[in-house]
Amino acid sequence: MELLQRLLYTALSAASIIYFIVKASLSHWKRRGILHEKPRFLVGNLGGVGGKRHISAVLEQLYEKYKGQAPFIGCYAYLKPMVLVLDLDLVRNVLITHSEHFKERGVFGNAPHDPLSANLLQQDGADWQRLNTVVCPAFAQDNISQMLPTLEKVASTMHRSLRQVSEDAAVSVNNLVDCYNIDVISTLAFGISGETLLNSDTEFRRMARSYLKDFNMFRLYFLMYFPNVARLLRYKNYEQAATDYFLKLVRQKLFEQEWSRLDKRNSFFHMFAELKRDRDPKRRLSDEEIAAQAFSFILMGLETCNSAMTFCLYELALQPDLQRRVQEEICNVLKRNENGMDSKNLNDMNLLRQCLNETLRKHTPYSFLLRNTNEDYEVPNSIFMLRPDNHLVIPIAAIHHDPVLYPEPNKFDPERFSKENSKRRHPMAFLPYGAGPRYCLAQKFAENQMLVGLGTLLRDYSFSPCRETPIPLVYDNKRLVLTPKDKLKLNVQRR
Ligand code: HEM
Repeated sequence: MELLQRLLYTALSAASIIYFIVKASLSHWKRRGILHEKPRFLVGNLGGVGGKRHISAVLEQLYEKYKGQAPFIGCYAYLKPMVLVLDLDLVRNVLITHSEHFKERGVFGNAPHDPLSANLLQQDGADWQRLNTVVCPAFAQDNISQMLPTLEKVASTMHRSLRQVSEDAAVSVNNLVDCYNIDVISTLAFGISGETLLNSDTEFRRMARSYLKDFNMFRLYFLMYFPNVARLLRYKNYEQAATDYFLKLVRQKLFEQEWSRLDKRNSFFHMFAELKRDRDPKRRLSDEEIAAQAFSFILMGLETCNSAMTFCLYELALQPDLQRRVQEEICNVLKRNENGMDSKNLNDMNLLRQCLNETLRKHTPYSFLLRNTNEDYEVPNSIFMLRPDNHLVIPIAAIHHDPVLYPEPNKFDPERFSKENSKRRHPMAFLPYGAGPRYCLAQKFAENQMLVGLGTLLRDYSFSPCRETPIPLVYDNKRLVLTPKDKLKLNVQRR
């Protein structure tokens, strides 16, 4: 009986302590006198995320409720106080003008025990600075132009794979573009010829997809609150089998030293491999670092390009007249200049590019950007001060759906991205790739990859809705990158 009583007291005391810690954490913004959204016990303002709601919907609701009232508000990611930036001038200050105050992103990485996390996204401070200086030149326009013939080759394999589909058949578009993007990555980032378009169940694809994990509240809590414990416990973001596979692949390729016989600008892999031999030890990359840079194409470039290409084809399928105009433009450009998908031709495909931008606006793959403050920052024209280690969220998908910036935001209207209309908007009104020193360094490459893929498909095929096409679209709330909930099927017809 006494034992039971003691157990009861202990449980009650533990529950009270937890209750007061949670209450104290969730009163952070109230204590600082900052406008904030009232949090719910334990979940803060993220209730339902990963289940009933997508994170982008939650951020959009907060943005719409508070925009115009203050340059930023306080909110809570579970118990963690976060700063939600609402004002576009403040967005510009954080990302560009005063970016020296906001150098870090604070995404968990554990390079010593999880080598694939030694990528730019998961690095901060001096490690990021060094990697950025070394890796950035690989993404220069000149190098990307040299890779266009390879992109065109992979795209023509995708084109051929559709020929086997019977006339008027429904095709899972997300599966098709996933195979294309996987083959682009294996060829250009890992230096091996991709075969996923010929045999969809390749080991490379299986390993690449194994990093995708469903939204897990407890994992997020753990990494947000105890990053040092996670490091001490050797926590890994990526499955050991995938790490072993990619490391082995990269080491094997480096060993074969194929790259030394090829023009170094033929692929990203060859450019990264060159850095293994750099005379300057600060610039020299280890095998693990090379594997991590190649892996960042999977981490950052696979789901994003899949999302944008899939939703672009979906929107065009729903607007046959617009699709016809895009197809005519592609054919006219390719007829005028018979150099295939070279830089000039891609540049001339204005309407296709506008459709891609409108897709990135309407279905923004990453709905927010993250920054941490490294020192006190006085918010211009206000009495507010941001403190070191404040976590900032910039809700780009919400900005992309702001009806003041984009009237009728749910309408797919590529005219919004004509040169004249783009110039009229605030420069921070369109940020699918971020901005400032931590922006997506692969933006130009990703655009080319998607334009070549879409251009090759639309030149000869037309897409239209079928019985299984979801109208309206349903997103998968478990995924961080905006993705359709199920297979997105469309009818495909040869033109
Ligand atoms: C539709 C395609 C893509 C979209 C929408 C996209 C979007 C983004 C966004 C929003 C960020 C964060 C930017 C910021 O915080 O300001 C980012 C960073 C990054 N992206 Fe992309 N991305 C795409 C394709 C790619 C591809 C193909 C790669 C291939 C390497 C890539 C590599 C990276 C890397 C390494 C970073 C981290 C940069 C740093 O912190 O220095 N992305 N991307």
